[in-house]
Amino acid sequence: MATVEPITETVVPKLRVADYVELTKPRIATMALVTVAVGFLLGAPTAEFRADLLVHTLIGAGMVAAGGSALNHWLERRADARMHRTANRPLPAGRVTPAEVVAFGVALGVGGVAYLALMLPSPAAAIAAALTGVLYVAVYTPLKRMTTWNTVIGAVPGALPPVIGWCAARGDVTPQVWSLFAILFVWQLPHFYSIAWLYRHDYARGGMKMLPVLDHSDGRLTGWATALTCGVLLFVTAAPTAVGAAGWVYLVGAIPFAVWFLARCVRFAMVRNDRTARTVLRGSLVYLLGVMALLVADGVLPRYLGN
Ligand code: HEM
Ligand SMILES: CC(C)=CCC/C(C)=C/CC/C(C)=C/COP(=O)(O)OP(=O)(O)O
Repeated sequence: MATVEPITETVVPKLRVADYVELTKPRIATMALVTVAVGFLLGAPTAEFRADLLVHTLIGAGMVAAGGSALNHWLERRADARMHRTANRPLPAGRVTPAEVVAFGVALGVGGVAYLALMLPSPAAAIAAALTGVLYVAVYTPLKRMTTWNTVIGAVPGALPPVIGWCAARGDVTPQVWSLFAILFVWQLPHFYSIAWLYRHDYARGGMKMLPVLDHSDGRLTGWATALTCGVLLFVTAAPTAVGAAGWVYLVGAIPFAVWFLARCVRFAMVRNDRTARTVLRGSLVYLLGVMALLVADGVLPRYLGN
């Protein structure tokens, strides 16, 4: 009688690329890199535009953004397990180990800063990127569980990417770049307050001190915080023209985007439901892409087209 050989399987741990990609928050990182590129393009002196430096900047800043996000996943693995939106992330779902994520995050973050320092003529962009990463991971992330002000503080690293691009192109910081910083800084408040309202029950479960979790007025405070900060954004949208980083074509194109976005925020403040909140979230992304495109079209293209 023939004996049946027992089937022995060699278990080879599978590197799941999709999980590592998810750890880098690729959509947020891509949008942040758009703002890095716009900062670079606006900051670059015409005569010395260097496409190679732009590519190095995007690689290095992309590594820092990706590493920071991985470390944010690691720091929030327990809270993420309690929230529906994040429970299936690679760490709470057990598809990667905490040690792997720390190694991945530190390697990308440190590697990205080193890459910028080595590949660019000035250390300014590497310093700005290191500051961005540290503020995001070591200041903003722990503050999410401590104070509602976390969003305002988190908006600082979120607004630094155009400064990284500007530093990479010029090697220094000049006043015009702060108009880009200001747009990004203020933009994040309506962008996130609507999201925070959308996921308010989740954030409460995760112990995150977001505005709607502490808002005892049935979301009215969060709604009007969204509309008010978007109202401020309408004025800040004019800053690049006011400081000479862009011209009138930008302004005439950007103000309608800001008014359109504000209308969505006011609608959300008046009628708070998942649909109006998502309209603000989508509106925020359209506003940002529109304004970034206009900055390039008005502030940058004419320089290279010889006008
Ligand atoms: C205080 C700062 C910020 C916070 C707390 C925040 C938080 C979030 C959250 C939780 C989502 C997911 C919404 C969902 O799953 O429905 C989201 C979406 C998004 N955010 Fe932000 N964000 C901030 C700043 C930024 C910045 C600086 C950028 C890039 C410039 C950005 C770009 C995006 C994009 C592109 C999406 C849509 C893609 C996606 O759903 O993953 N955010 N944001
Ligand atoms: C070097 C470089 C370009 C850095 C990029 C910096 C950057 C885009 C920071 C994003 C800011 C931010 C608070 C994002 C998401 O919130 P969250 O992490 O709290 O979202 P979650 O609730 O989904 O975890």
